[in-house]
Amino acid sequence: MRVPAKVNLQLAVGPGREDGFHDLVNVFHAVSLFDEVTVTTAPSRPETGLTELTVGGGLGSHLSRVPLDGTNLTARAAALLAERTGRGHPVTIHMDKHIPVAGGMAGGSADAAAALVACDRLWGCDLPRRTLLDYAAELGSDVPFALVGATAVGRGRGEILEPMAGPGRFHWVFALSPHGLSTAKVFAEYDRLRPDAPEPRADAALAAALAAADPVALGRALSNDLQGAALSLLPELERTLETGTEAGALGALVSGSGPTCAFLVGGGAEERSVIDRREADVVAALEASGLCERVVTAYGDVPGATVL
Ligand SMILES: C[C@](O)(CO)[C@H](O)COP(=O)(O)OP(=O)(O)OC[C@H]1O[C@@H](n2ccc(N)nc2=O)[C@H](O)[C@@H]1O
Ligand SMILES: Nc1ncnc2c1ncn2[C@@H]1O[C@H](COP(=O)(O)OP(=O)(O)OP(=O)(O)O)[C@@H](O)[C@H]1O
Repeated sequence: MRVPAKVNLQLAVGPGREDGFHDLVNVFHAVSLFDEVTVTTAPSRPETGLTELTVGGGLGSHLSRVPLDGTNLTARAAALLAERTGRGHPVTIHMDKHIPVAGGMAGGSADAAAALVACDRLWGCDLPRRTLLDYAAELGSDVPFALVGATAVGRGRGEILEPMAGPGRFHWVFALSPHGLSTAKVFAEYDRLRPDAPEPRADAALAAALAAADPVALGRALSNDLQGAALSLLPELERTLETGTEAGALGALVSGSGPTCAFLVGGGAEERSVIDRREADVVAALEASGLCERVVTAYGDVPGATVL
C-alpha cells in the first residue's frame, strides 16, 4: 500500500470538548510524500501476537520514534479489524517510512489507514468503504482522511469529511525538524494560550483560492490555529518560517501540530520554470539555515491509500 502525508491548509480549532477533543474546521491536503506499508501473512504466529512489525526508510533519527509493539497504529488497525470481523490471522507489517515521525503530517495515521485496507483484503473481509471509514475514525482523527486523500474539509474532530474539489496542483517545500511534537501536548498548549477560543469557522478566501487554483491567494489564506502553540513549545520554528518566507515562498505555516514547516512555492497556471526557481530558492535558504534536519519537496493533491 502507498499512503500519503497531509498538510493542513486551514486548521481552525474550537474550544476543548468534554471528551478531550476539539471541534475543528480542518482543510486536509494530501501531498506526494508517501509511506509504503506491506502486509503479508506471517509464516508462524509472531511472539508479539497478531502482528510482527518492521520499519525502514531513510528518515534517520525519526525511525527510532516508531514503536514496534501493539501501540503502533498499524497494529491497532489490525487488532480492531480482527476483533470486529473475527477473520484476523497473524501478519507481518513492514513500514517503509518517508513521512516525518511526530511531524504533524499524519504519518502514523497514514500507516493505520494502509494497514486497515491491506488487512481487509488479505483476510477477505471486503468491508464496505463506509465501515472502513468508521473504523478509521476510531483509530484517530486524521485516519479517515488518509483513506480518501485529495483535498477535503474535516469537521467534528476532523473525521467528518467532505471533499473540496480544486482543479490545481500545488508545489510545496517541507522543512523537517530534528524534534518531534506530541499532538496532545500541542492541543493542551493551545488551550492554555487560548482559553476562550471561538467556534471554528471555514475560511471563504481559502475555498475561493482553491476553486480558482490561485497559488498567490492560497499562500495568503493558509492558516493554522495550532501554530502559536507549536511555536510556544519550539520557538526556533519562527526562524524556520521566516527563512522560507524571505526566500520567496508564497505562504508558510506549521503543518498541523508541527513541528514540520510547510512552504507553498507555486502551482495553478504558473509556468513550471517560475515554480522551480522559487522552490530552489526556498530549499537552498532552508538548507543553508542549519535549522532543519532535512528539506523535502512534494506536490498536492494526491489520492489516499492506494493498493500497489
Ligand atoms: C493536529 C491534526 O493532525 C490536524 O490534522 C489532528 O487534529 C490530530 O489528529 P490525530 O493525530 O489523528 O489525533 P488523535 O490520535 O485523534 O488524538 C490525539 C490527541 O490530540 C488531541 N486532539 C486531536 C484531535 C482533535 N480534534 N482534538 C484534539 O484535542 C487530543 O488530545 C487527542 O488525545
Ligand atoms: N506507524 C507509525 N508511524 C509513526 N509513528 C507512530 C506509528 N504508530 C504509532 N506511532 C506513534 O505516534 C506518534 C505520532 O506519530 P505521527 O508520525 O503519526 O505524528 P504526527 O504526524 O504528528 O501526527 P498527526 O499529524 O496525525 O497529529 C509517534 O511519536 C509514535 O510514537
